[in-house]
Amino acid sequence: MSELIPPPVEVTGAARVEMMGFSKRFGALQALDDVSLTVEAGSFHALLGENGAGKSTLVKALIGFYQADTGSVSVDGRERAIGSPRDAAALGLGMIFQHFTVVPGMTVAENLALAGRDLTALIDWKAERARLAAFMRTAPFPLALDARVAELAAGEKQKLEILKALYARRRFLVLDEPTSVLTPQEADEVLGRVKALCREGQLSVLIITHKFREVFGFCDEVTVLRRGRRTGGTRVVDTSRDQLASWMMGVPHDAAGPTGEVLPSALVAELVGVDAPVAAVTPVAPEAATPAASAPRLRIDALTVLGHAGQSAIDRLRLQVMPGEIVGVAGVSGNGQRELVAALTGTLPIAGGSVFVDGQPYAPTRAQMLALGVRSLPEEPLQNACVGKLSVAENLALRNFDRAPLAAGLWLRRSAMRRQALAHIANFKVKTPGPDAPIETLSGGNVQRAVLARELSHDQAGGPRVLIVANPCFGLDFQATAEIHARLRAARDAGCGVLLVSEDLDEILALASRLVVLSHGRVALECTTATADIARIGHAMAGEGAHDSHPVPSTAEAA
Ligand SMILES: Nc1ncnc2c1ncn2[C@@H]1O[C@H](COP(=O)(O)OP(=O)(O)OP(=O)(O)O)[C@@H](O)[C@H]1O
Repeated sequence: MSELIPPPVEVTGAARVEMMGFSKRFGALQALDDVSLTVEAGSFHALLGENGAGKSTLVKALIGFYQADTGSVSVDGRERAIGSPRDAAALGLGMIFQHFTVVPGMTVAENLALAGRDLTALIDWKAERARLAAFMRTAPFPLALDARVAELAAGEKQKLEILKALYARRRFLVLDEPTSVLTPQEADEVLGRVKALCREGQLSVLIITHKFREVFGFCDEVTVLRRGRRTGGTRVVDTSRDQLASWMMGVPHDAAGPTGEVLPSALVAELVGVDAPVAAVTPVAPEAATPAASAPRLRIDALTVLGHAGQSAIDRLRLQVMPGEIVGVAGVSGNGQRELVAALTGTLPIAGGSVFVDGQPYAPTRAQMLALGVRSLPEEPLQNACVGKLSVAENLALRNFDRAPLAAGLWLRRSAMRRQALAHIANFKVKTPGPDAPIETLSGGNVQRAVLARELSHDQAGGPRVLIVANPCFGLDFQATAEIHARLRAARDAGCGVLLVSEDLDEILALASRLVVLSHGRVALECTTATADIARIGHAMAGEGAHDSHPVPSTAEAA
């Protein structure tokens, strides 16, 4: 039972939060093992760790979503029992999730007024408006109180999430990858303002992030978890990327570790931002050698796709991807990217225009995808590419369960399926209790790795010809990101044409040779990544300057 001790009303200002000896077991898995972490009052504290390290389990135990097996919490030096998020809220502790929880059909004022309130209580709107107006005068992000949330840009919605927490008097916030849906400018603005609140002593923050740029740009302290244990922690000014990487991976960066491991070259390259040599390059297809002489792998011609409300979500898009080329599609989430990928992979109808693969008309049926070598990695793979209750092995076999070697006539060969799963798990370092675990029990990053293993493991000579990839590294730690990037480069080097739809601009700049920015279903900007102007891209992502799509010359053509 929790002991609910509401803070006295006069308690304001940043909270000091100390977690001591947190352990949590899920079945046979020790997800947290005696983890302690202190966020000083007014500190901006980063929580790092690879996928499955235990970050979410730790913060959810702190905020009362889970009960830890052991562990205690002190707030401002006094031990407190937190049995539910409501207990945490009463102490001024809150959490902001990756995905928005604001209500789109309501105004900013209504969303703020409802924040942290008992929904059965009546609101005295006159008094509330006065309070809201006073709050907004000193708020870190001014928003129009009467604006409808549905009309706000992603960055403004994220600001509203933070304003809700502040209006509800949170003095300590967990931010779970808060910038994943923002433009670079919005991310810097949001983190900069939150940091200012910390500096002013109003707020303490524990931020889960996979971006070293954010750790070094904004954070005061950092704690690193690995396999459920705390492996390091320090002031950010006293550390380096290499040290954080070695704590995350459990190996020294400049020497072989106890097991003879060293940081993989792909990872080191990712950290310093250069093209990584690919450890295991897939066989090079003959086409890869002469991209300029080839027809486009993928040609999209005046493609129109309607959204769920019947509006045009993709509006006469023209785009082509050459063999051996990665083309990035940048943009803030909700600007047609989802519909573009859905239309190219057959889950939304094409309303107008045409698509060609290697010069042949392409209709996205399962048969044509197989015949023409089109593979795809969807967003939110647990929902869109897995059956959660089925095992890891069964999910890894979803593409080829009906073919040899997994099938013999009408019979499914479970031993072959298991062998395939073990190979994929080892190759893509999927952390799972085993091939028989339901895939829904894996951490988000490990579900992503499993689906990537399935989709990138070619059962076709020469590998996929066209790869349509949507946010392939969303939520993945940097080591997994480096591995996935290396695999995408390997596919490119093998002659594949890769269409990389990503909300992470850094990812596009690292991988693609050309990019288009989608805004309201249209191309707002197109450029080569070598000459990219980040400010212009950010403005285009924010919706400034959308125009009709034009045919995009490929690098190969331009050369
Ligand atoms: N409800 C659950 N049941 C069983 N296992 C779980 C459950 N929740 C988490 N786990 C396991 O606990 C471990 C830690 O998961 P957690 O989600 O805390 O990791 P994380 O560091 O937040 O990872 P990511 O960066 O991928 O989100 C993982 O191995 C995960 O599979």
